Amino acid sequence: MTIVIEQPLNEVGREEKRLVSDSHELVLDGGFVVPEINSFGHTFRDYDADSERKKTVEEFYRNNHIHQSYEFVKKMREEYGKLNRVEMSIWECCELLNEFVDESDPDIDEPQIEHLLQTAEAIRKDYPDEDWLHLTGLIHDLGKVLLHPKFGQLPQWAVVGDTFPVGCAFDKSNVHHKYFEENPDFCNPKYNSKFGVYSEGCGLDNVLMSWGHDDYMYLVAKENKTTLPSAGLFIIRYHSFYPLHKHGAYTHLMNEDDKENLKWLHVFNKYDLYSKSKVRVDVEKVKPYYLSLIEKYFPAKLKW
Ligand SMILES: O[C@H]1[C@H](O)[C@@H](O)[C@H](O)[C@@H](O)[C@H]1O
Ligand SMILES: [Fe+2]
Ligand SMILES: [Fe+2]
Repeated sequence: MTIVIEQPLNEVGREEKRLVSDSHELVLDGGFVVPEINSFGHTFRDYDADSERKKTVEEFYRNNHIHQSYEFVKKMREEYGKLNRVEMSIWECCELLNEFVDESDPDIDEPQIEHLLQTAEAIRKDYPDEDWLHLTGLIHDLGKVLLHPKFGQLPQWAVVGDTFPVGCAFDKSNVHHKYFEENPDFCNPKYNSKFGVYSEGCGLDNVLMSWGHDDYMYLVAKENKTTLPSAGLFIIRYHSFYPLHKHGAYTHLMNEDDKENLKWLHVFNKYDLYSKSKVRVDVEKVKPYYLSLIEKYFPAKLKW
């Protein structure tokens, strides 16, 4: 039996009908199904579950939290902000992601191109008219090409995983928080207070985030003059910032624009997280649609 639950208008003013079926799956009105468990039989983002991914993921966060310091992030942003490594189209770049598996992720061990298409296709089902959001889904993790030799072959800890501000105290809601104790900034009074080098409401644009695929892809999209709306750029830049969008930490650094854009990030996150599965998308079938979106919002070749 399926029960229809009428929901009030959600944050972005869209009526959402939820269907709760016997299998305890949540079905949004466009047909995307939010599963209760991941491919490994656990709830999503369970970093303590005894799964085959647990050790790899924890070791990943140990390295990530030790090495992502204020100095490191500044250096990487300057270096990669030059965008002088490669010229390539968005689609070519998607194909490069075929070889990589994300070591920070407890929910998926499929090649990353699958995840890009799974996310985009899930959004497309529920938001058929928001083509910018489909494309945002497709490219949100494209910055993971930093793992590729052509892009500097950075270690996983400098590319994937949740992100967090550097230059102020590391919030307790960060996963595996204890590993920050070995970060050089942890005991530095310049960087370890609530505000650190920032001030109340300064805006996320003025906050240095741990270096990785989010900020890199944001820089690439912006500098190559994408016509995506600001909510799309915000999603790309902060989708891994779980301490903020899941736990509400660091909100004292946000300004009014950030608060507006956060609404769309909440919508997006559902599809980014819960579309992770072993079900593969037929790449050749959906490729023409995504090529048309890329052409609409990006130049043919981008500087990376
Ligand atoms: O492990 C995942 C993965 O690296 C995602 O791409 C990132 O956006 C998430 O925040 C993280 O938890
Ligand atoms: Fe990501
Ligand atoms: Fe993702």
